Parts: sequence; structure tokens; C-alpha cells
Amino acid sequence: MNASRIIRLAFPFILNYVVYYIYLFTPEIYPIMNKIYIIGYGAIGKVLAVALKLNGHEVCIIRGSIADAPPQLQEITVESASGNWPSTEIHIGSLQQFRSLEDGIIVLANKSFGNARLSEVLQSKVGNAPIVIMQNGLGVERSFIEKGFSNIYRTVLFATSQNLQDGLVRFKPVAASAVGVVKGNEQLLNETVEQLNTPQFPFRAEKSIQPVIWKKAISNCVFNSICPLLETDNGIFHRDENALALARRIIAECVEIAAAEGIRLHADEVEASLLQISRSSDGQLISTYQDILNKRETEIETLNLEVAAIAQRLHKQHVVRETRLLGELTLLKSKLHR
Ligand SMILES: NC(=O)C1=CN([C@@H]2O[C@H](COP(=O)(O)OP(=O)(O)OC[C@H]3O[C@@H](n4cnc5c(N)ncnc54)[C@H](OP(=O)(O)O)[C@@H]3O)[C@@H](O)[C@H]2O)C=CC1
Ligand SMILES: CC(C)(CO)C(=O)C(=O)O
Repeated sequence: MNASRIIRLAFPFILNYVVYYIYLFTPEIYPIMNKIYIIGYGAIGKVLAVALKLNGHEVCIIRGSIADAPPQLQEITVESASGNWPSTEIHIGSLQQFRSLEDGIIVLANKSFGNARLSEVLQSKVGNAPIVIMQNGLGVERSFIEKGFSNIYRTVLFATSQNLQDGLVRFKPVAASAVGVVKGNEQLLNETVEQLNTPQFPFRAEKSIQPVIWKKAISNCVFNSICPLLETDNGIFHRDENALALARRIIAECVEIAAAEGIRLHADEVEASLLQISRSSDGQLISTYQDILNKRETEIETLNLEVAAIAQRLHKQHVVRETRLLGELTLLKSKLHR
């Protein structure tokens, strides 16, 4: 065999290696992910930060609503049914402090109504680093897609967390929270999940995230409107047949819109999941009700009102009359209280 034939035969293998090494060592193509930046010093952000730090990760919480918060160390304690986790010091900073976040995973644990502004600020700092959106609702990833972020992942949380005091949070994990690809690839998804997953706050990769997003969002359309309007806790649906009957009407409407979007869900499975959440968070107030009581903006626009907007786009607004009305009432109640 002559030399040129050997080179010709070997060429595909050499090319493979070259591409592989460029892939591995070029941060523009393959993010480094040494650190975890959590945006939002709220109930979820604090617990996630503590769980990750306890498992040896370098983690920093970045304030979501405050642009110029001075860097500080804050001790956070997490209360859980199996006992308190060791109190842990967490670095808190602000976006102004960081020129680039390209060496990490960026977790959005802020309220979704902050996404439009945050996506603008993050645009020049993120590069190809994965963004993990850890919020309830539909369409919460829109501003990141529109601005051309390259790796967008979406989590559906199966856990509840509640702020008790500034450095004290109560956490209840129910199951491993699902993470799936909105834009990106499965390999980066798996590596991102591997980084985020801890025994205290478990995550799992989900290949088909859209049905999971819709199922949880429909439950939230029920909880986040009916509970604040009735001024009651999440347990109402397993305690009261009439409340459950109302929930069924909202579920039926939303399941029809999900189907029109190509997401097949059965009303019965959504109801079963709603009842499970209602039982496991009996006595707890849903975030929207807490937000109204604390005179804060709510996420209702990415729940009932987003389902209504999707229905309108599909010329099916007649299908979601009750879902929309409850959403509008919740929005009005929130505005009247602020
Ligand atoms: N708590 C729970 O049990 C669950 C929560 N979720 C979802 O997780 C997400 C976080 O919830 P949770 O931690 O409970 O919420 P919190 O209200 O406790 O905290 C949310 C954080 O969002 C940030 N924020 C508020 N307004 C803005 C704004 N305008 N711009 C940017 N950031 C803002 C604030 O961060 P900072 O103080 O740094 O400014 C705030 O602390 C929500 O989308 C929620 O729906 C889902 C399931 C369960
Ligand atoms: C419905 C519930 C309680 C489930 O985690 C939730 O999503 C929330 O608190 O916002």
C-alpha cells in the first residue's frame, strides 16, 4: 500500500479526532460548566444553592430583581421533614458583578415575569452556557428563544419550598424534578442534569418535556387562580367536592388546548396529579396567593392567561372561557391589592 492510499484511508479517522478535540476544548462550542449561577434569591434558589454546595459545587446566587446588590455571604438553613440540613454559607451577588457567566450553568429560579429583562442583560454574558429555566408556566422560555440563546433547558419542579425567614427555608421534595431540552442537545442535557442532581434536591433528564410542562401548568392554572380567589390553601381540592368540580372544568378546557397544540393528556391523569399535589401541600398557600398577600406581581400571565392567549392564536378562545375568566379575576385581584 502506498503512502497516499494510507493517508486517504486514515483521513476520516483523523478528521474524527480533530473534530472531537475541537468539540471538547473549545468553550464556544462546548461549555465548561465549572460553576452554578442561580438567579433569584427566593425559596427555590436558596434550597438549590444549599443542596449543591453541600455536594461540593461552586455556587453563587445572583439577585434577580436587584442589579447592584453588594457581594455578600449569607448563611442559609433548610428545614425538611427528615431534619434540618447543615447551615451553609452561600455567596450572593448581582449580575453587574459578572462580566461573563460562560464558565457555568445558569439556573433561572426567579419569577418568570422577570425573564424579558433578564434575557436582555444575560445576552452578552452567557455564550453557549446552558440556561436552565426552573419556573412554572407556559412560554416562560420565549424571550430566551427570541434572543437566540443557544442552550435552553426547562425544568418542571416536583418539590415545594417556602421562605420562613431571610435565611430559613422549608423544603419538601416530592419526586425528582424533570429537565428537558427546549433548545440544545441531549448530551448537554444529561451533563447539566448530572451537575444539578443531588440526593437532597433530585433532578432527572426527561426526553419528552412538553407533556410534563403542560400537565404541571394545567394544575397550576387551577391552584394559582382558584386558591387566591377563594383565599384558601392548596388542600381545598381534596377536601371539597365543589372545588374539585370547578377544577375539573378548568382541566377539561386546558386539556383541549393542549391537544390542539399536539400534547395528548387525559383529564383523569391531570386530575390525579392535582389531587396528589393538593394532599401533599395541604395547608400550604400557593405562590400566587402569597404574592397577592405580599403585594407582589404574580405569574398568572404565564398560566391561565397564557393558555387563553394560545387558544386565541388557535382560534379556540371559546374553549377556555372559564380558564381565562379566573385568570383575569386573579390578575385584577393582584392589581387591586398592590
Ligand atoms: N416555591 C415552590 O414551591 C415552587 C416554585 N416554583 C417556581 O419556581 C420559581 C421560583 O419560585 P420561588 O423561589 O418560590 O419564588 P420566590 O418568590 O420565593 O422568589 C423568586 C425570586 O424571583 C426574583 N424576582 C422577583 N421579581 C423579579 C423581577 N421582576 N425580575 C427578576 N427577578 C425577580 C427575586 O429574586 P431576588 O430576591 O434575587 O431579586 C425573588 O426572590 C417560580 O417560577 C415558581 O413558580 C415551582 C414549583 C414549586
Ligand atoms: C402546585 C405547587 C405547590 C407544586 O409544587 C407549585 O407549583 C407552587 O408552589 O408554585
